[in-house]
Amino acid sequence: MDTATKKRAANVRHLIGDQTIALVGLMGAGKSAIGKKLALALKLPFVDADTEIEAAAKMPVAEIFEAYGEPEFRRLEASVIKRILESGPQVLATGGGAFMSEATRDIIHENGISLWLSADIDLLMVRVSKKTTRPLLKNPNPRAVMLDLMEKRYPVYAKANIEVASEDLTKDEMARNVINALDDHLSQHTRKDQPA
Ligand SMILES: Nc1ncnc2c1ncn2[C@@H]1O[C@H](COP(=O)(O)OP(=O)(O)OP(=O)(O)O)[C@@H](O)[C@H]1O
Ligand SMILES: O=C(O)C1=C[C@@H](O)[C@@H](O)[C@H](O)C1
Ligand SMILES: [Mg+2]
Repeated sequence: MDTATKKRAANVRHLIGDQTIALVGLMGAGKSAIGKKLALALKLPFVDADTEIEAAAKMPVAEIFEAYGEPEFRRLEASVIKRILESGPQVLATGGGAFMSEATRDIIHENGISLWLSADIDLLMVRVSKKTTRPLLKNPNPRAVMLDLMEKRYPVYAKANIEVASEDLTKDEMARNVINALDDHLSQHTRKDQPA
């Protein structure tokens, strides 16, 4: 990390206080990959909601979908995220569908800030093609599924406090852009008379 980014990361760490930075976005947007790098740069714990859900259910996400169906997965997801948000400061990679719940959005914004990693369809499809375990994409036409999700979800993801567009950048470049965006946002929105 260059010196300027290190300084901005230290500033973000100071301004974030005990809040959670929640990454939102579609499958393949980089919530887990960039989230880990961000946490490392900010010297904060990294928590992945999907991993926590798997630990709570003692089975992989795909099996929860198969055994209990998506509505039950969503209930579990909401309760796990609620529990995670009790223990900031941290970087949280939410699951791709979590931010669609109004209750989850509210609880994220009561306990921290949300950052949307937006991306275009071609980039997402390249990224998700590396893994075949995502239950929603076990479909003869995963691109059509992804386009449908983009249409439904992008207006909701747009409610996030910050958007960072994933162009075809390396993970380190993306992490740097995320740190800069967080620093810009927090510098503008944190009251100067309030201890951060
Ligand atoms: N900027 C990047 N450059 C190159 N590869 C990337 C980048 N961001 C993410 N990736 C890769 O793309 C794949 C998907 O990323 P990741 O698993 O972080 O997505 P996600 O948003 O967590 O998706 P999901 O909602 O399915 O968990 C991973 O293999 C990851 O290493
Ligand atoms: O976009 C979604 O709805 C999902 C994304 C993943 O993170 C997992 O939470 C699960 O595969 C569902
Ligand atoms: Mg992930």
